Amino acid sequence: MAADITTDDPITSTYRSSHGQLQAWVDEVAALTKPDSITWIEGTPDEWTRLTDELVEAGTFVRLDETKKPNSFWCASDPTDVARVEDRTFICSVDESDAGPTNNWMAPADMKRLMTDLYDGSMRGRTMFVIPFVMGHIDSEHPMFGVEITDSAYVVASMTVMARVGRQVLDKIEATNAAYVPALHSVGAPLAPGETDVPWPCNDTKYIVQFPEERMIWSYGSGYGGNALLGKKCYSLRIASVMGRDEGWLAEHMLILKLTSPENEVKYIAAAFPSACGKTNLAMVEPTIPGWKVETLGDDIAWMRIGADGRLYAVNPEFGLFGVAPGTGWDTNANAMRTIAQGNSVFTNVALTDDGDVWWEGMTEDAPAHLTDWKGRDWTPESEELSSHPNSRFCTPIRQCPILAPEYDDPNGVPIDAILFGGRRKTTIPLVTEARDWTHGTFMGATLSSETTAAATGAVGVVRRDPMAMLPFIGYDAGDYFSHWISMAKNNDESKFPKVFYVNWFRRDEDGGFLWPGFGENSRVLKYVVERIEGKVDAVETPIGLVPAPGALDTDGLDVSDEQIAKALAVDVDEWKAEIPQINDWFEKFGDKLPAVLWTELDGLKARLEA
Ligand SMILES: Nc1nc2c(ncn2[C@@H]2O[C@H](COP(=O)(O)OP(=O)(O)OP(=O)(O)O)[C@@H](O)[C@H]2O)c(=O)[nH]1
Ligand SMILES: O=C([O-])CC(=O)C(=O)O
Ligand SMILES: [Mn+2]
Repeated sequence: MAADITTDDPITSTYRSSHGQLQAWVDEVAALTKPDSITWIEGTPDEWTRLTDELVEAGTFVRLDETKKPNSFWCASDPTDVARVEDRTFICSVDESDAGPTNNWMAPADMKRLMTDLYDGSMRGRTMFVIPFVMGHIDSEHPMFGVEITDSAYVVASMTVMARVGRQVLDKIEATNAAYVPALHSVGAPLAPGETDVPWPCNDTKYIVQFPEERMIWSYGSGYGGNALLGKKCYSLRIASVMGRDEGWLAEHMLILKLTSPENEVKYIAAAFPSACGKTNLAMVEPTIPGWKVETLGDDIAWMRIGADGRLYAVNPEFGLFGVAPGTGWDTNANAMRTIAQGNSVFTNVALTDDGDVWWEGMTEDAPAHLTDWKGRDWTPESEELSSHPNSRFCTPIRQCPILAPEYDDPNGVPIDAILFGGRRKTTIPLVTEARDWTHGTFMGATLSSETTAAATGAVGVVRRDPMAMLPFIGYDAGDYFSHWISMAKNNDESKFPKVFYVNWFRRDEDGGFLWPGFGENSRVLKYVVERIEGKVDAVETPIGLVPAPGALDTDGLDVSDEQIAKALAVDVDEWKAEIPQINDWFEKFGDKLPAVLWTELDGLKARLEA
């Protein structure tokens, strides 16, 4: 019983949980995976020190210089285990049709048989860690518990940063006999007696599996963030999206920010951009326009529920940032630099400087004269390869963000005034377009497209549909997911719902340069969004939606020609006509599951483009 153990004692294999079902699951997993020992994670600073010391000893971590990045670590993964593996990710619903046309599927019994074989003895020679965690606030009305079992100390350290973990959570699970999401992870690299370990154990065979009806996760073979930190994408998006469908709320791949105008009016904005398309950057943006202030609430995931007043309230279920390192610098995202400067962070697949700090492309204009690259080799500015993997990441506590909004910790969240959808498109998509209403906004989200990035394995730079930036994260049939979005407004008072906008920071000119300077200048678009909500500026109807009337977008002091801004904002009818057959093909994938109102939206768009 938890009460019998003082916080000074590490919880070890001798611990028996009073939560019978949890203890039975831990016993069952241990019997299958056959670890050398079991450690229950407490979430204390002492435990962090013990774990990270062990990771240094094992050669997985390199401790960074205390004066530069206190209590922080450099880590290099196996070069084959650097990103999410979408082709190895499965939604194992009972009925195949419930996984829909965008997910891989296998029958739950078949998948369990296959993975049970893989897990058999997979933790031999290792410690099995039991991590009690809660996504969102522990004091929220319905705390969202999980327990991750893993044989990776790297995963434990990272989960300790990314989620609220440990004894306090376990105590509450036990005291309330709470339901929790069981999340099983193994790197799939058992050690024979006397065999020496490698710094980054993993397996060529990988499975990232969600069982939506059972609210259960099984992951095997990878140690990388999105595949292995199971509270993040697997729970807070794939499993939570199914819970949201069943219970009438939304689990989304969205940042949450607070925007305060010079008149002290506060607005909350959520924004869905695909992986490595700018959420962390916008969440921490330093406005270039005088008097406007941004504060951060979340950079990756938003859970949105209808509040008592009928408005949509968002919480960030996470506790840390798992941000893309390359491109993060003092010029682009100074607040992220300030956050990591406080230390307590893990840096994976970036370069190590000779004086015990980290570096990556885009951190500073000039590269250091010598580095150790992410593959452990000597690197100089003359080297042919990048010093850091394009999907290298910093893992850092969100509480260290100097512009964290205090409401971040409010279990009830904040009322969202606007939702932005955005992607990486070289052409076609204007800087900002406003939806006429929620249904049109859902159409914008459902047809969102973006170039693929290094956040997932596979080709980079290929345009694909990425609905609501959730393509890899919808835990059920995406057609049903669109219906769920439509029904959110139908079942509630749409007049209280956020306005929806579609943005694109990544449109290019003929020479391939970005038309819009992005980063801090994106605050101009945020200001426009707020002024549209308040009816202070005008917009013009176009076939695709409302765009800023001349002068409505504040370009004061912006060092960009009017011609270039016009190109960034332009609605090119021919480009849009070329988009129509692609949207048509996309929608046809969903058959009867596509809500009819989305076909109506497409017909309307077609007709307006032809007019
Ligand atoms: N050109 C341009 N690049 C941007 C802008 N905002 C972000 N980026 C770049 O896009 C990359 C990814 O940005 P992030 O903010 O980390 O992406 P994210 O959406 O949080 O990604 P995930 O953590 O993978 O979900 C970085 O290399 C940024 O430098 C922008 O406004 N303009
Ligand atoms: O899940 C990850 O590893 C990182 C992430 O935010 C994404 O890919 O969208
Ligand atoms: Mn993400």
